[in-house]
Amino acid sequence: MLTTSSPAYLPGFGGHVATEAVPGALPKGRNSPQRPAFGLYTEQLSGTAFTMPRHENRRSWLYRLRPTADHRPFVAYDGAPRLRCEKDGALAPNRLRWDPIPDAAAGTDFIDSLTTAVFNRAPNELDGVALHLYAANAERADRVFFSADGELLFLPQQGRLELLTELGRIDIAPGQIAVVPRGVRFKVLLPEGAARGYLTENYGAPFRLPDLGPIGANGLANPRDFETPVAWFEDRDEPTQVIQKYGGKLWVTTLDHSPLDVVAWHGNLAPYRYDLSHFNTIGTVSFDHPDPSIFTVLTSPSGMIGRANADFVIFPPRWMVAEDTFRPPWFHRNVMSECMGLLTGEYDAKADGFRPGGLSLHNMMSGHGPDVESWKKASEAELKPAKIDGTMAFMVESCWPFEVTAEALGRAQPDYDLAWADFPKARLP
Ligand SMILES: O=C(O)Cc1cc(O)ccc1O
Ligand SMILES: [Fe+2]
Repeated sequence: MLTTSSPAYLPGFGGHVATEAVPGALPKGRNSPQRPAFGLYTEQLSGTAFTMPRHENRRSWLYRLRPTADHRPFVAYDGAPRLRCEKDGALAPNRLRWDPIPDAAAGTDFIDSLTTAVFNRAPNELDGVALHLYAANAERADRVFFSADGELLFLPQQGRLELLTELGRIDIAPGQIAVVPRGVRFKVLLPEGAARGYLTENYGAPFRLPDLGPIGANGLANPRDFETPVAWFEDRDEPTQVIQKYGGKLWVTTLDHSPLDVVAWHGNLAPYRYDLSHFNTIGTVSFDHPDPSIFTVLTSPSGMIGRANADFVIFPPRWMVAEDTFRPPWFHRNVMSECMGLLTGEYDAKADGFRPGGLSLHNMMSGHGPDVESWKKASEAELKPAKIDGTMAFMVESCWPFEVTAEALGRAQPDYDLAWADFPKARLP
């Protein structure tokens, strides 16, 4: 399936947008006129409670060919066999690492390829986060997907994605991310025929930019580098499956038309994309390895200030100049739980075994840090300025320890603990 032109975007994070794909479709001066233009149907899509403080309030007004409300009951969907959000057993305190998921059988679309690795809390608690992987090789023009459980953060690792969403089209390649709000319907196209990557599902407060404190008014991910698509719609009266994730399970209903029929919209709840190469990476210019919170792209706060439901953190190319310092991540035990993926290249704390497309988990209070080889290399290195290049790792750090699906537990590398075996004992004088 092909779309004809490249998508257009508006710059800025969380701004109020007004956009129409057909001139005259947006009402002027009010949200809900008695008779919207062209007989369009008005719908408010709320991403936060009506009464949230203004700076956290997110909602958009949609003007569409048919109301979303017109559908028959959803029934259980029996595809996507590896998508799970239920506890499979006890939460073991072990560190875990995974190779990339295997290729899917031919004809597997994005939805059916979704493979849950880790998750915490539960969608119905409106808190927590899950990490899924995808490895898709087929497009389904007759299907749309949405998650009522959470906001979706796409991290392509191989192959471009074109997301045809209710609010516009988003193109992303490896190195770019996209966020689709809870409830927003979309189709996934694979312009290169196949794609792999990570999908983070945030059940909690919508992602926002972190506060910058003493860093000042600029830095890290700058708001102007985020892009929101302009209105786009398809007028397609063909049977279309709507598959939703709701309460951790998948449900399906069939419409006689595509629900990607929003002709115009305005508001501040919308999908967006961001190119990670725009991240203004900040680090020490004196000594010591700073906490990785300086690499936070987006954060979903929990109810406790400073303790995130989910921080989305990246480890981009950067110069290392610290003097008299062990430059890679230190050994540490963290009250927060860390799930990491690798988009490309190598990660400076792991010489071996952490592959692009792989995943690792260091839950609350697990001792971790550089493996033996990385430790040895960094301890002996001559401390000239050095560029860490050609790499992009990421971390989803959460205050809630992660559960692991039975499927993922069965696929974990059997010997990850050996990454930290055989450190020489310190010798006292
Ligand atoms: O464990 C990891 O590799 C992630 C990480 C990186 C870093 O630079 C400091 C702390 C941390 O948890
Ligand atoms: Fe860590």
